[in-house]
Amino acid sequence: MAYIEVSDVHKSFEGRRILHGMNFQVAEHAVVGLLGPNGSGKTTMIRLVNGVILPDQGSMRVAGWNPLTEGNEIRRNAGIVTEGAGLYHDMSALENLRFFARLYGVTKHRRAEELLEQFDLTPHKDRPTGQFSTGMKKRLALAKALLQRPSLLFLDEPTNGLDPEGIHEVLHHLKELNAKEGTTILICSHVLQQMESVCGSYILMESGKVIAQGTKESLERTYRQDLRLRVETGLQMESAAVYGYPVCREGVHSLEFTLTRKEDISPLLTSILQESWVHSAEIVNRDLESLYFLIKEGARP
Ligand SMILES: Nc1ncnc2c1ncn2[C@@H]1O[C@H](COP(=O)(O)OP(=O)(O)OP(=O)(O)O)[C@@H](O)[C@H]1O
Repeated sequence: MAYIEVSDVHKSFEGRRILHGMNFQVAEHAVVGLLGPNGSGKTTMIRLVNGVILPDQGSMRVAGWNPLTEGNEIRRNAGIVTEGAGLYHDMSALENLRFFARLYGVTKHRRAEELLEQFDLTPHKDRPTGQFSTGMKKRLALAKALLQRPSLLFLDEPTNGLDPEGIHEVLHHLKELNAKEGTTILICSHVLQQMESVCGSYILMESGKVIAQGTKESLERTYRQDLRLRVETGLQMESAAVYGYPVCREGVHSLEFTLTRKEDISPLLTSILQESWVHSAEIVNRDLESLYFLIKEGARP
C-alpha cells in the first residue's frame, strides 16, 4: 500500500480553481519529486497532505492517517521544511535545535548535537543563525525538521537561493538521510534538473493537475519518441541522412543524429569510426527537463 495516497483532490481559493483532480501515490522509503512550474499548486498540495488546509473534494491518506481529520498526528510525525525556515536568528544553531527539541518533546540526549554533526554544522554551532549563509540555514532547517526522527519529510523548494555548492550539499544530505534511515521524502521543486540526482521517481504537475508520474526510465519508455545523439567528429555530412539516420550539423565538428532506439548508437559510431575520428558522443534530450516539456506538449503514451 502507498505511504501517501492522493485521490481526486480539488482545491479552490476565493473561487479560483488551483488543484483539479490531483491523483498520485508515494511508496514508503521513496524519494519523490513533485515537480512543476511556479504557481502550479505544489505548495498547496503539501499543505493539503499535512492537513493545514482542507480540500474541496477528494481523499488522502498519509502514513496511515487522514489529513482531513488527523492533521495533528501527521504534523507531529512528519518533518516539514518550507521557505521560511522558522529559526530564531538571535539564537545560535545549537540553541535553536535545543529549543525546538524541548518544544517537540524530544527526549533523546544530545539529539541536537547529533544533527549538527550530521549536517556539518558543528563548527558553527555557537554562532547566531542570523549570520548563517542561506545554505547553512537550509541545512539547519533540515536538522530542525529531523529532530523527532520523522519517517516522512516534506520539502518545499529546498534548493531555492542556494549556489551550486549549497545545492550539492543539501541534496547530498537528503540522499544520505534516505539511504541510512529510509526516510520517505517528498520534494517540491520547479528546478527539474537539480532533482535528478536525488529523486527515484517524479510526479509531474501542470496547472493543478498531475500530467505524468513514474521513474525517469518508465517516463522515458512511455513518452520519448526518439533520442538525439550529438557526436563530436570530423565526419563530413553530405546529405540530411548519414548511414540511414537523420542528421543535422550543430557546429564545425558537431553532428546531431536522430535515433529511434539506444541500440542504434553502437552501429552508428562504428560506421563513423571507419571514416573519421570521434571525440565524444552524448544524448542531448535525455534530461528530465526535456522529458517534462515533451509530456507537457501533449506526448501521448
Ligand atoms: N491562501 C491562498 N489564497 C489565495 N490564493 C492562493 C493561496 N495559496 C495559494 N494560492 C494561489 O494558488 C496558486 C498555486 O500556488 P502554490 O503556492 O501552491 O504554487 P507552487 O506550485 O507551489 O508555486 P511556487 O513554485 O511558486 O512555489 C497560485 O496562483 C497562488 O497565488
